[in-house]
Amino acid sequence: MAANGFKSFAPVLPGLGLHSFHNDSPPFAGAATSEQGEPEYLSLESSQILSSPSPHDDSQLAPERNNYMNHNGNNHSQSSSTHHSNSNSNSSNASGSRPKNININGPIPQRSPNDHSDEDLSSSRSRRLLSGYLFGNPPSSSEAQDNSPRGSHGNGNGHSDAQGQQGRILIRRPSSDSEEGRYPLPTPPIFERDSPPLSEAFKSYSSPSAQHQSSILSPTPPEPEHLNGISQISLNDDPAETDTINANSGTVAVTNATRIKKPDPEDSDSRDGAESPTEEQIHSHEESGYDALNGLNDGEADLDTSAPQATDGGSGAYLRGEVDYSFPRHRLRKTMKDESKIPLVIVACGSFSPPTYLHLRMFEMAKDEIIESQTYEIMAGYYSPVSSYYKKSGLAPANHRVRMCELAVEHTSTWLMVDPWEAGQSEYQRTAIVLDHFDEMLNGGKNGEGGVVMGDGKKRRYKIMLLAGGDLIESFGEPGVWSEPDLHVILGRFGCLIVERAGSDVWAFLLSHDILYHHRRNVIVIKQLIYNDISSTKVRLFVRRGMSIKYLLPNSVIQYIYDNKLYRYTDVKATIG
Ligand SMILES: Nc1ncnc2c1ncn2[C@@H]1O[C@H](COP(=O)(O)OP(=O)(O)OP(=O)(O)O)[C@@H](O)[C@H]1O
Ligand SMILES: O=C(O)c1ccc[n+]([C@@H]2O[C@H](COP(=O)([O-])O)[C@@H](O)[C@H]2O)c1
Repeated sequence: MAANGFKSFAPVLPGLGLHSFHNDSPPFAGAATSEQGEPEYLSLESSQILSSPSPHDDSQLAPERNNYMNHNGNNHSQSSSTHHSNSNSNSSNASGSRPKNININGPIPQRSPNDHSDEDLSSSRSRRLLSGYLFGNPPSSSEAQDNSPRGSHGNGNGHSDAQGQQGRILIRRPSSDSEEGRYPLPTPPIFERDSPPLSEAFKSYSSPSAQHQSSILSPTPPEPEHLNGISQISLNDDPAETDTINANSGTVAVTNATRIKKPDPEDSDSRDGAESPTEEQIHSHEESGYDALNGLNDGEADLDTSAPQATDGGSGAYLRGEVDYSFPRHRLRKTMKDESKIPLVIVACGSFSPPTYLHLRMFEMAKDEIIESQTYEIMAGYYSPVSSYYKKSGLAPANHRVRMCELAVEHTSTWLMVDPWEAGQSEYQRTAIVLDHFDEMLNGGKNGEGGVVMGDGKKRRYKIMLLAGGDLIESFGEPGVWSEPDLHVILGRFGCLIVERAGSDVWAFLLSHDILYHHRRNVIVIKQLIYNDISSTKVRLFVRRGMSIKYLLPNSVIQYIYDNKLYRYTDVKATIG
């Protein structure tokens, strides 16, 4: 990150004399054909890993990045006996009231050449995609089919087995029944009630029920002068049905006019008890002098009433330490439409300070790519906002970023959710740890889903892939930022969907980076057919300058920024929230 707060991109190893490949003719065209064969494994011996000095010793971190992370000593440094150990994250719960779910022990077993984990090569899977290349080599259906909680490689303990999944992070599973209730389902309220008025209005349309939908179509048409938009048929963005315009579903986006309708005590139209914003509320916003952020009188069409809403927990309460963590599942698909495919969950880690339309588009671009590949079936997508301990300039407190992400997806998507776990941890969690948390929640036995239920009653593991922009991927090459073993976990055991970003040359970087290249078949590069370079940094700057940020992010998020006076004054360092 440059001193001015704008991203600086990692150089693409100019020393190697690599030239930039045009995106239409990437260097790996045909790389996954059967002729290609298996790439040699990198000589990443466990012993080497264990004994080599940690690339994440604080002393070795690049100063800027070092600044980002509050390492608490052990966070990045691997101890001599436990490579992925994060003893603080496991045992240092003393300071935090929230439960620590993760306990990472033991060395990373060396990968055996016979290991058939996700990054293994399949000669037939490669295909040129419309907007990118799939390097990925998913496991065959039979490999993917799996009854054990952690797959056939599991040893029953939730730990990696003798076949040695390289870099597997070990999570301590609850070992006794007494731990079973670790994630009790809290009772509603759905979300914290200190939401901004606009989102209160959204809540009134939050029920996915048909009855509810009919309540949206108010029998009394709004007065004409309030109409600045027309009802429109929304698309059903269920990833499984993306090619179907759901014109028959009766799903209708609500106009602004309906949204700001005055509450009518006579109104029999009961909307789950939620209230529309009063005129007083509207005026108080108009009068508070921050017009550039005031989206109240603008159209808000992002009300997908078919989107399932969370009913089993509240991230706000969790982040305040009031309730136990519960993994959001309300949009997670539990069964597959096409069982010949691999069930895929996409996870985006990042600051999201604030989340923008680009962050939403990233998932849609990924969805198109996945559908085109015909290999995976998307089961859900998750945002995992980083915690406040990631010391990055401009980072709003974690509770705000989580809530903004929730607002961004609540009524704009039917398949995206926000997992507050990472944000709620009492110290910084590396991305590999975060992905392992998702693995535990989705594929783990006791508190997790245990995989996807197939037609024959058997379970299949969810494949989890990290969704990231080209700039984030290029940071893999910045010395001291990521640990190499972590990269093997992220790219090998999980996988990456990389969205091109203007200013970063993903293709050249893929070629230049040893570990990325090694796992290239578990990496999917997504070409941005319509370039979108909305940056959170610039959004924050616009807010500070009192400039409009409308159409850069959802109105609900704009409203939240406005109501909570975020980003107005200075790019302050994160405060723990
Ligand atoms: N314009 C973009 N194109 C592609 N990917 C992007 C773009 N903006 C952000 N991303 C990706 O979104 C994820 C979350 O990023 P982050 O929240 O840091 O957004 P950002 O806009 O880069 O933020 P900031 O400006 O605060 O650094 C990262 O993987 C990042 O690479
Ligand atoms: O795991 C790591 O070692 C690691 C190193 C650098 C960055 N990350 C993650 O990358 C994400 C975005 O980082 P940034 O700096 O681009 O905002 C955020 O989720 C970080 O936790 C993760």
